[in-house]
Amino acid sequence: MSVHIEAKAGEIAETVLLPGDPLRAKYIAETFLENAVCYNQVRGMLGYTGTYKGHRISVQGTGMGMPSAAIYIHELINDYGAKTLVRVGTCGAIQRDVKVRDVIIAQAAATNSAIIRNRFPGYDFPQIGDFELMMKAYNSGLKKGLQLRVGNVLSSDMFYSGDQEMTASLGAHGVLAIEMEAAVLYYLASKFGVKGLCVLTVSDHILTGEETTALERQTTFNDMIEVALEAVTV
Ligand SMILES: O=P(O)(O)O[C@H]1O[C@H](CO)[C@@H](O)[C@H]1O
Ligand SMILES: O=c1cc[nH]c(=O)[nH]1
Repeated sequence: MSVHIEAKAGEIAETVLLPGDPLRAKYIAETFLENAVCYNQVRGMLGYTGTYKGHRISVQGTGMGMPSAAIYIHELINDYGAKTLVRVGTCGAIQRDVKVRDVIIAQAAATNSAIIRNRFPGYDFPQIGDFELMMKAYNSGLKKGLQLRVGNVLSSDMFYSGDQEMTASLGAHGVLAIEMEAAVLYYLASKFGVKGLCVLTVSDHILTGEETTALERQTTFNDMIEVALEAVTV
């Protein structure tokens, strides 16, 4: 048992998928995992362990934003021995040629968060995904016939930043989309020497205003989930 997770020792797998939304965790467990058992209900931040193609996998909601995600990622690694953590999240696109429902692999994550800046004052620490996991995710997407996008995303502390100038500037520098957790996953994976990757589905388009419904966000991002599951099991 850790401060925010009530699982007993051994109830969480070494490989954990990390959706922000706890109901996406429930959906993934019920749809993709065999014999899934719920190990956490503390704060409604649902966590499950089951098997996918014979491999033991957990899926743990992390909430929204880096402070919340950092709590779950820290405890999964330090209290439960997680070694491979893959975020399966949603994001808003900031490139015209990135479409709603596209799947993005976050090769790296820029951030406006102070969490990492405060650790290395005066330095820019690059938050990057694990290369081997990224390769496996990319190849599994190719096999499925998906046109995956791979590139930089912004992990923002603010969902409603309203800063159109900064969004345009990030877009002009090739950033594909904005979300709120990848950077801290990559930072903590580096800090604790484990593997981290973030796979995202574009849930809305920040430039055009196109969006998906909450129910779609919760349930229909199967391509992303399969890409993540294949990446951790091949
Ligand atoms: O759908 P999830 O995984 O929560 O990810 C995105 O959605 C939330 C904002 O609506 C933030 O957590 C953001 O990163
Ligand atoms: O963080 C997020 C997630 C989805 N869409 C956005 O615009 N931002």
